Amino acid sequence: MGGCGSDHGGSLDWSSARDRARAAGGRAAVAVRAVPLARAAGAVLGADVRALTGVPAFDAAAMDGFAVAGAGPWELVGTSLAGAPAAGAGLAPGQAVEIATGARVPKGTEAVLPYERAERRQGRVAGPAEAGRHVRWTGEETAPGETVLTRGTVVGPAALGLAASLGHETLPVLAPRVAVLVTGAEVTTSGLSGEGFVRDAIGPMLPALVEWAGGRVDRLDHQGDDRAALAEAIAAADADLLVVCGSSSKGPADHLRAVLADLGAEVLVDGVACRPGHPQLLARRAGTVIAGLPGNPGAALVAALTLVVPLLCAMTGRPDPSWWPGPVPVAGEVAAHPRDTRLVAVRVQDGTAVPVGHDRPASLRGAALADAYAVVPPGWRGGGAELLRLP
Ligand SMILES: Nc1nc2c(c(=O)[nH]1)N[C@H]1C(S)=C(S)[C@@H](COP(=O)(O)OP(=O)(O)OC[C@H]3O[C@@H](n4cnc5c(N)ncnc54)[C@H](O)[C@@H]3O)O[C@H]1N2
Ligand code: MOO
Repeated sequence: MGGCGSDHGGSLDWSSARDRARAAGGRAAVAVRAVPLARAAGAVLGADVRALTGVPAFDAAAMDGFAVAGAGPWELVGTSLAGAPAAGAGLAPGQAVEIATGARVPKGTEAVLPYERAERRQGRVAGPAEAGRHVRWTGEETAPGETVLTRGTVVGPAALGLAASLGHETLPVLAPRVAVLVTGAEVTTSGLSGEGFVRDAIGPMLPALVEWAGGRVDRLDHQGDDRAALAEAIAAADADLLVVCGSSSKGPADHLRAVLADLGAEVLVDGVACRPGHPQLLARRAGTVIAGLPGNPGAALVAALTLVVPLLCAMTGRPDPSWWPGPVPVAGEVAAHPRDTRLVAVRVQDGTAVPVGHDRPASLRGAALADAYAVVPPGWRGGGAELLRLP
């Protein structure tokens, strides 16, 4: 996608920046941690998962009908319901109990005869029971201790249900620990923007984006534009990734680059030749990767998709969820930039990417309407473009 791998004007081209983010992710040492099932969706398994119990865990009826022993017709000696204690001491040959699906079958049961095939008359039941049928026998699906999910699997809804049915309360996942620091003296966290104050639009957006890429935002803080406070927060970061929002540019209150230099951070990406989002950066310090996102919310989203999503995916080896099979034809008048890769918010209709507009750097309106960004490299002459899927 786009770019020639060369720097210009201090910025790295868009594709090379993403390659560096992936390389940084691949070098990170993310620890495996146990998280409750409710927090594990979308994370990558950091270890194999074994069955803590067999499935089924007890011999149970697979059909509503009669549990029978020996040859019929059978004498009815009781009823067995799911969730109730087993009926009686067990079945002797020639005996049966009426039984519900999921109820424990009594000891001695050889088959379940479904209602549809049974004839009941005067305390007795008859019908063509087949030995072993319509009973879920203990451990026949999964044996205790069997490996059912392997390391590297992305945990989906079925895996969560499976883990619960096998007795797990937590799952061992590789979910990078992400801290978010939203900076800006003008940024507020409630109420209306106005009179020089602006409501934080990045803090509410990032946790869902991070989860989509397999990470977890463990803390989200806000602070003003104080250089010492920024340095303190970065120095104290205890995370696989710290995302600093704002302070990425050259203004009198933009201290991020200076602070990273003071702290001896290794800068991996210092600006990206893309629009929006060019002031973004990536650095590393003491086991924490630091991503700097521009304060303009639309630019922050583009920057997060450019660097943070590939970085997080590479940290756990999972596929990038923003990948879109392409290229896709782009409708309308989209002009390429001479040097920068443009990210244009589009909806995909009948296989064509249609720009939605409203995608200025300070706005999230276009992105909220869009399915994807069209990646328009410098010098693009129309036709097809790669797409970057939006969550
Ligand atoms: N001389 C130059 N000035 C600027 C350049 C440049 O290249 N040379 N780049 C512009 C671009 S592009 C961007 S993007 C911004 C990036 O600025 P910062 O990352 O330093 O961010 P701030 O200056 O703090 O804020 C920019 C803008 O966004 C608003 N903002 C900040 N945080 C939030 C938030 N959490 N939610 C909503 N809005 C936020 C802030 O009020 C500003 O309006 O620099 C340009 N300048
Ligand atoms: O590139 Mo800024 O990051 O466009 O608004």
